[in-house]
Parts: sequence; C-alpha cells; structure tokens
Amino acid sequence: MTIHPTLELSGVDKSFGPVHVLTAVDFTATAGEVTALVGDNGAGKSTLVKCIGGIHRIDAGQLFVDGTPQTVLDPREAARLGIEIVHQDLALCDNLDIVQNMFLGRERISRLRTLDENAMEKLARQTLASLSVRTVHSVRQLVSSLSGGQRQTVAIAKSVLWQSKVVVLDEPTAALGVVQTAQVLDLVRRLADQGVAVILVSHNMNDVMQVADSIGVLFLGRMAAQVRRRDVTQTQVVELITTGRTGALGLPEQTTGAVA
Ligand SMILES: Nc1ncnc2c1ncn2[C@@H]1O[C@H](COP(=O)(O)OP(=O)(O)OP(=O)(O)O)[C@@H](O)[C@H]1O
Repeated sequence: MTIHPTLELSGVDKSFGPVHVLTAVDFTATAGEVTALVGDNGAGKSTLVKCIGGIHRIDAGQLFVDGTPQTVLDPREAARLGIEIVHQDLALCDNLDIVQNMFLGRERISRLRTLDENAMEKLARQTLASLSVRTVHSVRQLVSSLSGGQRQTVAIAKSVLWQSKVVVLDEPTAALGVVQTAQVLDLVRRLADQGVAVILVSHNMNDVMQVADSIGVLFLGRMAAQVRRRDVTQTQVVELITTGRTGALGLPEQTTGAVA
C-alpha cells in the first residue's frame, strides 16, 4: 500500500497580474509531523498558505489531500477537506468566551433546539485536556482576558476539535515571550503527535530547528529544497533561505521538492 503525504503540492504556480509569486512549487506535509515553511520576506510563504487555504486559486499545478487531487475553490472547501489555517491575528472574538469561540458557527443544538452549552463545554474541556493544556483556567473565560499564548492555544485547540487533517500555523510565536513560546511549541508538537499534518510558517530558526521534522525553504517563489531537519544544520537552512542554493547541503543545485 502506498502511503501518501496528507497534503501534497505539485508544480504550483501563482501570479498576480504580471508578478510571478510562486513558480513550480512542490511541497509535502505528512500526518504526525511538523513541516516548517520558511523563507525570507517576500519569498511567497503567505501566498502559498493562501493557496492551501483556498483564499487564492492556483494558476497551475495540483494539490492532493491523502493522494487525491483536489480543487480548493474557497476557504469553505478547504475546511471541508480538513485544512485549517490559524492566521497570525487568530480570528478569535474578544467578546466571547473560549467555548463560544471554539464552536463559533458550528454550535451544538440540543433536542430542545437551544444551544447545548453543557455538551460544548465538555467537548472544549476534553479537547484542551487531550492537548495537555493546563494554562487555561476556565473554558468560560472571555478571550479578551487571555494572554497571547493562551489565545494561540485556543486557536490550535479549535482545529483539533474540528478534526482538521492539515493545520497551518502562521508565525504562532511571533508575539510571545520565552515561556509562552516554549508552551506553544510544546503544543505544536502535541498537535502533530495526534496525527495532524502541521505546517509551521516561521521566521524563527530556533523554533524551526526545535520542533520541525521537515523544512521547506522558499526562495523567490521557488522551493529551494524540502529537507529533513535532522539532515541539516541551522547554518545550512539560513544559507538556503538567503541564497536558495542547495550546493551547501550536498544536494544537486536546483533540487526542488521533497527529500524523503
Ligand atoms: N495580491 C497581490 N498582488 C500582487 N503581488 C502580491 C500579492 N500578494 C503578494 N504579492 C507579492 O508576492 C510576493 C510574495 O509575498 P508573500 O506575502 O507571499 O511573501 P512572504 O514570504 O509571506 O513574506 P513575509 O515573510 O514578508 O510575510 C511579494 O513580492 C509580494 O509583494
């Protein structure tokens, strides 16, 4: 039996008018792993993430989920396929509590046709517990009262609650201090350990080297290489990011796509 990556992009092109932003991009994300997506400012990371999440439509190439080619027309379609993007701004509602945020738009209705608060509260608590989250005291806390790390936790737990297959985390530690960064990285690992294919978009090489299993490096809209983290040093990754040259890794120049 062939085991497919959970998400695979093959030969993806994306232009905005005359501007070629992504060219022939290959990228894979596997269940149970953290796949980092790195690259300098303007390399095309956000554009690639938006293509994965159905915000942009790709011009050419293909996207596969569990080996099946898919056309991701819009974010709703992406969600249906199990793809969840956790954006930097997190899109949480400050005036709602944790349970309300986790179930927003997908509320449970009781047999009496009212909101099934008990069931939602129980599921929210179970989900946080499954991720060993101990930093949140009450699931009835308003999101406005949470720290940056706790907000990130709620956003990640939401993707677990909705059984996402692929979760893209966009700079999850960018606004966090040392302790909260460590907690969120732990959570990222646990998310992968639950069988999710986690894609971590990050500029922080310490985070990437600490938590990633695989690293895809975009350089000027091309995938310079996707490598196993254990096969590379941080210096080599930084060199790939800044030069796009794979020679330093002992790989042929212009290698693209996944390196198993
Ligand atoms: N809607 C758009 N129209 C035209 N050009 C765009 C559009 N969106 C992105 N670009 C261009 O595509 C290139 C890649 O941008 P993108 O935001 O994907 O990079 P990035 O790697 O996420 O950068 P950063 O790390 O700075 O967020 C940039 O040159 C940007 O100006």
